[in-house]
Amino acid sequence: MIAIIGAGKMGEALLAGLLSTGHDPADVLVTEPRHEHAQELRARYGVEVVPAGSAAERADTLILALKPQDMIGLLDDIGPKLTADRLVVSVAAGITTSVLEKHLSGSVPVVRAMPNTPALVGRGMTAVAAGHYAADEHLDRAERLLSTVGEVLRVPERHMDTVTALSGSGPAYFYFIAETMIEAGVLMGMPRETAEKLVTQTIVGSATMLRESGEHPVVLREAVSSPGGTTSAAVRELERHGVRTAFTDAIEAARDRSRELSEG
Ligand SMILES: NC(=O)C1=CN([C@@H]2O[C@H](COP(=O)(O)OP(=O)(O)OC[C@H]3O[C@@H](n4cnc5c(N)ncnc54)[C@H](OP(=O)(O)O)[C@@H]3O)[C@@H](O)[C@H]2O)C=CC1
Ligand SMILES: O=C(O)[C@@H]1CCC=N1
Repeated sequence: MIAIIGAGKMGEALLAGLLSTGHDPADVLVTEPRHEHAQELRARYGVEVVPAGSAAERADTLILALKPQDMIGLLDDIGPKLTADRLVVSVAAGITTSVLEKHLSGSVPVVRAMPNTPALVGRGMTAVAAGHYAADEHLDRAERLLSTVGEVLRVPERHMDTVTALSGSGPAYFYFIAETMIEAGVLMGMPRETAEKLVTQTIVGSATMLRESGEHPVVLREAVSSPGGTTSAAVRELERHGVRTAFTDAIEAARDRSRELSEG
């Protein structure tokens, strides 16, 4: 039995992903404090919504998808119910396995994971790192579970804050670029629907090419940049406005915020 504790944006994306890839709703418990949302989850997914204490007693794998700020309170509640034969998978940004372990009793195995919302469409990217008591079998179990909603990579825990800044928050950067490009098209008089279609398919096509060609992004960008042409003119403006530095600084800020979240 799997329990998802906290079915907000990420928890629900994982829930939907797991069910759409063949997990039986009867094997999935969900904890969600807001009554209305709990009713929606029952109706939409056919899962049982139970209090956290009951999920902790019944599930062998618990996925904790609460806000980092709510995590310690929850762990203090359910910790005493968890034994070393369970697996706790936390997707919370910043919260280290040692913080999680400190609030659990004994030697409960903990895996820290960082998924992203494309899990909802089976195209997620998740990184996982093992805590002190998690053996390979626990990492395997977490990996099997999360690979139903996309790709999974094992990383040393010291990289998890950078993972969070790159792939955890990453979808938001691409949506931000998409939004900006669409608005630019609209500004130039193009119907919104046309701009949305052009931009969305350009992002999908570019991402597919990046993955399938195995080429470095610079090589792919050069192939778009005809001598004396439009792309070079555009890229010069991006460089002039410091977009590269802005991205690097943004990703560093996300990494730093992730570190801060572990401090409470
Ligand atoms: N969103 C994303 O793209 C990603 C998020 N994450 C991580 O996932 C976690 C959740 O983030 P996100 O989904 O964005 O946030 P949300 O606020 O959407 O989700 C948090 C959910 O937890 C519920 N909740 C609060 N307290 C409890 C409790 N005691 N027991 C059970 N459920 C509780 C909230 O209910 P209510 O609304 O009623 O308070 C809400 O549904 C965070 O730790 C975040 O770092 C990781 C990767 C990507
Ligand atoms: O914004 C956040 O804090 C979470 C973690 C990664 C993506 N969303």
